[in-house]
Amino acid sequence: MSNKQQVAVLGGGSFGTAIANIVAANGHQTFLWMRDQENAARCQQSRENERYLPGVRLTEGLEVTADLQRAAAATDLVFVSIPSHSFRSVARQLRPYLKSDAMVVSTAKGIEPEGFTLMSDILLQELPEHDIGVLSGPNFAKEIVAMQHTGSVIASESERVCHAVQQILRSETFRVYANTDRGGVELGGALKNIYAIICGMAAAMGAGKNTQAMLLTRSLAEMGRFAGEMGANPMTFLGLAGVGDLILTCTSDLSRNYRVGYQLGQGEPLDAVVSGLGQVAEGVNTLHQVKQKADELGVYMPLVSGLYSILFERRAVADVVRELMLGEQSNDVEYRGA
Ligand SMILES: NC(=O)C1=CN([C@@H]2O[C@H](COP(=O)(O)OP(=O)(O)OC[C@H]3O[C@@H](n4cnc5c(N)ncnc54)[C@H](O)[C@@H]3O)[C@@H](O)[C@H]2O)C=CC1
Ligand SMILES: O=C(CO)COP(=O)(O)O
Repeated sequence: MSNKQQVAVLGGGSFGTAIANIVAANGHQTFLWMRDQENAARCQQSRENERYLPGVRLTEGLEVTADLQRAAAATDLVFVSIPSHSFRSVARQLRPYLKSDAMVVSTAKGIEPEGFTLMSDILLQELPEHDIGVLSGPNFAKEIVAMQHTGSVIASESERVCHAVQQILRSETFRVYANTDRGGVELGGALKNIYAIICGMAAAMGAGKNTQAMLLTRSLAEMGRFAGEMGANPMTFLGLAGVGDLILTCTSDLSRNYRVGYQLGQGEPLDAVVSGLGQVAEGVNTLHQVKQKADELGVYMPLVSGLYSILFERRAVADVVRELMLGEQSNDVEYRGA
């Protein structure tokens, strides 16, 4: 691989813009694709993505375009930063334009309802000739562009993809670790959104640090148990894409999922909270999908079931909490290792 690559980032939201800015700052020829022509032209001209990352200057040389063919045609690596609800349709649009050896990496943290499909599995289905991967970790877009020191994970069975992503994104403030457990890394990023909603809700209701520590730890146990059933390596959950991202999103109001939970904890109705957000909070849909899958597989997920019954079965929070606290006594550590 030569030093300078051509890279496209699909999705002009906060995360796509942050990733494109890093890549362009590293001197790679970089395109940021957004679907709306007018928005693309405005961002390209003003050098700012005013809606999603106001006040952040787009790196010199980063080209914002609504022309997918222009963005993708000669590209070595494509990052797909599209929310899960539209991920497949964009992967499909991309297919005719890719050169044969192009690599494609998902940065989305959600699950497609049909068939409980992970984003990287959508890439495998829609772009079967290409090497693919997943980028996930404790990575608030706003902190990346503020040059906070940040760690992330590239997960792929392909060494070529891991190496390329590490080289293309590495900088003094962004460090990328590799993992071959694609499914585990991807489940970590998707599942933690559910627990961020729970932690936000608990914070709004006055939970102290004891409660927060218990929630975080039991969330980790629950997500590891579920992912283990799905074939992931439980050790992945001790890494940045597991416990790292869980801590980040469950303790900060920079997380949209945490903010959704916080507003719910203040008594606001779910529909109003979600529509007022103006950005994607993947956790609400992921909750539906994980609850259904856990029931199907017979995986014990009391926190998921509790949140589900509060949000979608109108159960009172106090009743659910009492039931969780007084439920059958169980063991602390249950990891069986890799
Ligand atoms: N914002 C963050 O800090 C992080 C976000 N992520 C994940 O990245 C994914 C994207 O998130 P954000 O950029 O934050 O979302 P966002 O809500 O900031 O932006 C979403 C972008 O996707 C575009 N989009 C939606 N449907 C589209 C379609 N059919 N065709 C083309 N573009 C479409 C929207 O126009 C918008 O520009 C999510 O899965 C999220 O969980 C991952 C790590 C960090
Ligand atoms: O995934 C994220 C940080 O790693 C962003 O979380 P939210 O989608 O909850 O804002």
